[in-house]
Amino acid sequence: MGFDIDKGATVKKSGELIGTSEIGLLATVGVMMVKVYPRPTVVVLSTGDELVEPTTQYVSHGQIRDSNRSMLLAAAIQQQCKTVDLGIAHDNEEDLEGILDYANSGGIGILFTSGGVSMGGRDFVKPLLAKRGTIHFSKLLMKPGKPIMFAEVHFASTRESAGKKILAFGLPGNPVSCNNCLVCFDLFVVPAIGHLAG
Ligand SMILES: Nc1nc2c(c(=O)[nH]1)N[C@H]1C(S)=C(S)[C@@H](COP(=O)(O)OP(=O)(O)OC[C@H]3O[C@@H](n4cnc5c(N)ncnc54)[C@H](O)[C@@H]3O)O[C@H]1N2
Ligand code: MOO
Repeated sequence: MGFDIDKGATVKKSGELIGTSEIGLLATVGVMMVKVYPRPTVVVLSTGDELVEPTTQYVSHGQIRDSNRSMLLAAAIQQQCKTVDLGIAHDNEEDLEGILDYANSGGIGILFTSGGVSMGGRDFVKPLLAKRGTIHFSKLLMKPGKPIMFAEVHFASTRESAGKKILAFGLPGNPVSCNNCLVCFDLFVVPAIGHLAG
């Protein structure tokens, strides 16, 4: 008869992800209840009047299939996050304000937007996040991906939401930069998810 684990050995440390084999390991040592952080909820939103759903068969002149959203949702799922697909917002302030209000009510941890963060007259993401929160950085010395921005949006309006905050990452719309923003995703977003996930 051998043994699986030394007496007094640490089987799991705080901060480690509990997956299938970890659940088996914990059961082996008779631990059926552990305190865990909930998986962060990530909301993904594309912005742009020119965007249509990727399922659109015939794309008219001036339209483009939304490719960033699927990519960002997949990246968030890979990081074990719960995801909410908020679709496509038009380039107007009311649509975006509505999304932030929804995020406020929905227990959301991280908001990703793509597009609308540059210098165009209808790039509303940055001014809106500035109005509703604190911008920690916008524009980085990197290319592509330069217009990326990060803000914290605080909610102090109601008793339930007081003190709550959402981490908001505004990624450039250009699919090439958004793709390269998967590098930004690894650099900036994965640590933020790790922080929220304990
Ligand atoms: N005056 C300046 N103008 C621009 C600058 C600058 O520093 N000064 N930076 C440029 C850079 S770099 C980039 S990148 C773009 C980023 O602009 P936005 O984030 O506002 O992106 P949009 O204008 O909304 O879109 C750019 C491009 O990408 C297409 N797009 C947008 N969303 C999607 C999506 N979900 N799926 C597929 N394609 C998407 C959109 O149709 C545009 O073609 O700003 C420069 N300008
Ligand atoms: O730097 Mo932009 O992010 O070229 O596409």
